[in-house]
Amino acid sequence: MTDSAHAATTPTGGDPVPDPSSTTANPLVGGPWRTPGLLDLLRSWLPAQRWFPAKGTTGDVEPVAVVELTDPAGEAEVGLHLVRLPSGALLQVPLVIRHDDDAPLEGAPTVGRLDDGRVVVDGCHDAAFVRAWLASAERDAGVPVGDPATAASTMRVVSGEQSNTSVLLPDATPPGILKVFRGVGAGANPDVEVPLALSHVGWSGVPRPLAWLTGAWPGDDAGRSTVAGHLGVLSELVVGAEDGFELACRMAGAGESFGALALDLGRTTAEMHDALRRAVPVPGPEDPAAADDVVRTLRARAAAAVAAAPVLADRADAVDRVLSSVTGLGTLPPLQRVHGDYHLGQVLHSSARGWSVLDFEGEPQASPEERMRPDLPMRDLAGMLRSLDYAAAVGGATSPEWDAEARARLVDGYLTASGGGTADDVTLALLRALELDKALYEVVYEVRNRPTWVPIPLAGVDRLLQD
Ligand SMILES: Nc1ncnc2c1ncn2[C@@H]1O[C@H](COP(=O)(O)OP(=O)(O)O)[C@@H](O)[C@H]1O
Ligand SMILES: O=P(O)(O)O[C@H]1O[C@H](CO)[C@@H](O[C@H]2O[C@H](CO)[C@@H](O)[C@H](O)[C@H]2O)[C@H](O)[C@H]1O
Repeated sequence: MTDSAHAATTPTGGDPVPDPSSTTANPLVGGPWRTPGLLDLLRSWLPAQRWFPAKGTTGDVEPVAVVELTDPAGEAEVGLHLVRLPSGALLQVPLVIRHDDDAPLEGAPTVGRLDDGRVVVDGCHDAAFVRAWLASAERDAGVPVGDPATAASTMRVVSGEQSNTSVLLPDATPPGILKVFRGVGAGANPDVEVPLALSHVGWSGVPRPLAWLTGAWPGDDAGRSTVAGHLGVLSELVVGAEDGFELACRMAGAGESFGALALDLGRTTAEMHDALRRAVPVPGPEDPAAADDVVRTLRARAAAAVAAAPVLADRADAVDRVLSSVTGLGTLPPLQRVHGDYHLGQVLHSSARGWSVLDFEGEPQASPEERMRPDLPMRDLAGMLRSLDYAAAVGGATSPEWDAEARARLVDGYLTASGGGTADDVTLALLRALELDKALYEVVYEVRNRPTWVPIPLAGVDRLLQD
């Protein structure tokens, strides 16, 4: 491993906040695909993978580059294969190529067999990949170099993988979780840079990024340019953590109050916003958000949602009335960097650390520019309110009180910790509009991904139109 460009900066707390772009300054340069037959194997194997983002589309993936890594144990060939999808997006597929008599990790999915008899394995499930990744990654300043073989010996891929693939490394030094970005793009990934910046200003509510890997590959201008971007990140493992959504659903179903946890989550959310203001400052003065701009954005998003989900059509006028009420609210809070896709599945709870916040990539359906755009911090609070509704519905809360109490305590915790006192009319009206905005987004998300869940956000839309 090489020490990162952050080595000269303050690792935790205080100034200076490091220049985040330096995390992509030392990429591993990808070369051409060299293994005959590999592309054909990959083309037939990829579409059935859960994380494959182009299911149901026509057209083959095209090879772009291979970032070759060295397995320190010398057991197998490891390559991070970058392919272009028909949509133009780039997908990362780590592969391990083993001789027939080598033993891949038990249960590792096999991509296929090459004509020369060697076996191609899904890299994320193979110890050779983990060893090679750890040996090649750049570390944050002060992170110890553990033994890659020990770290890989008890690796476990997180089940239920969706957009990315994460590998638990409980015996790494320190214990970590390696997230392999399936979709990669030119430039820094906010899921590396934002947690790193938050850790560097001393906020411990985010698992600290320990190491990351950056690659370089030919741009989409017929190879005239080379671009670099993050391929994955190793973060501190929150030991004994439970996913916030599973925890809330379980408590809702058991009729156990979520009030105290919601109060604490509200406080953590306010601390996150304070840390984001310091870690990823918005250029220029902290002016109040312009109500007209906010309403314009909300209306545009609502129109897109109505177009994408016909079930919303007969609610469009009522939606517009709620959203346009923001115009008359007077002075709004300033815009700042926010989480952007904040829900209970993005937070972990452990008895030792309380709440930890994950995944600063923003809404998956938004463009990279939209994801980084300064926004109203209340948007995150509204996202978490929506999530409490989901937990009540999915977990089977036995009384509406469960949700009502959790929602009220979340807002209390947030406002108390952010110095806002009790909710005033502006805050309540803004929260209503932003919660409605999120519920509309969720209707579209569910129509596309989990049609049987559409009634959950739709009930939220209807409640917010009545309130
Ligand atoms: N630092 C961590 N410590 C413990 N578990 C984690 C950590 N980061 C992520 N996880 C677990 O891995 C899962 C996937 O992580 P996440 O960052 O949400 O990936 P994705 O982008 O694929 O949704 C989470 O639901 C959580 O259970
Ligand atoms: O976690 P992602 O960044 O992929 O977010 C997307 O998927 C989420 C579902 O996994 C989706 O969240 C919605 O469902 C959750 C329950 O599964 C619920 O807690 C959230 O409140 C609700 O928004 C999220 O909207 C989407 O962007």
